[in-house]
Amino acid sequence: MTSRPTRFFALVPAAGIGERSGAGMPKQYVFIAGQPMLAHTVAALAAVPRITQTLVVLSPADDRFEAALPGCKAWVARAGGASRAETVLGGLAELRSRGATDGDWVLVHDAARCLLRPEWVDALIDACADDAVGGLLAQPVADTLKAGDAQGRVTATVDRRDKWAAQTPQMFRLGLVERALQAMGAAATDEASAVEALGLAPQLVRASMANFKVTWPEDFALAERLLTAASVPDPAR
Ligand SMILES: Nc1ccn([C@@H]2O[C@H](COP(=O)(O)OP(=O)(O)OP(=O)(O)O)[C@@H](O)[C@H]2O)c(=O)n1
Ligand SMILES: C[C@](O)(CO)[C@H](O)COP(=O)(O)O
Repeated sequence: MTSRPTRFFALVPAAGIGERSGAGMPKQYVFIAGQPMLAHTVAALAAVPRITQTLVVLSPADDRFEAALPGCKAWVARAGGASRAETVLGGLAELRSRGATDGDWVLVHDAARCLLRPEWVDALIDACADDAVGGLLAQPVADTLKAGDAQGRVTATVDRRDKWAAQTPQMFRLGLVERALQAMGAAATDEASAVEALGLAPQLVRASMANFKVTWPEDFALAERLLTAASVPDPAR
């Protein structure tokens, strides 16, 4: 019997409302460097040859996608839920309905991390494709870490030596990540925490601070500067 080649699917949860961004609209549709944020995100994933297909998971009420990303080749599912974890679970079910199976890898990547670079995705795949668990892009914490109370007063300085800031993509086999998210529910703020709750240890793969999540109003201008700089041709070439 011949075994099927390993497949890598990207799943982009894009059903959030972007409340913290203050944009007054879902932030994934805010234009940055000439395109909606979501278009940059999908383009970065499409530039990774090992990714078989990308699935974008929208809110059932989304009426912006087709006009914002005309001609987009990604699969689309209006299967988003009230939490990011529910949206990802809806996307996993959609992947199954399109033929994906337990052993396929799924790279879950936030629509809001629009500065993703294909080489970071390749580094993640290289590090995890032979791993029994999977892993995630992350960045060692470089600042001194404080715990604070509701009044904004420091309550403790936290040892940062073993702390990493989790990013996306987060890459796990479909069967494992689905079981993990079903068990943890909406409390899972990322896929890795759900997998950890099963007693497993995902691989941390260092990426870049530039792979930040556009979250606050000021993040749009920073993303604009970085994306614009990245698209300026190198005068030396
Ligand atoms: N119910 C949800 C909530 C979030 N997301 C997605 O998960 C990613 C990370 O979430 P976050 O940055 O928190 O986005 P929002 O939930 O839109 O932002 P906010 O929490 O400020 O409302 C985003 O791409 C967002 O669209 C989703 O698909 N479904
Ligand atoms: C998945 C994530 O981006 C990893 O840092 C993060 O947990 C998403 O959190 P949010 O509160 O949904 O933005």
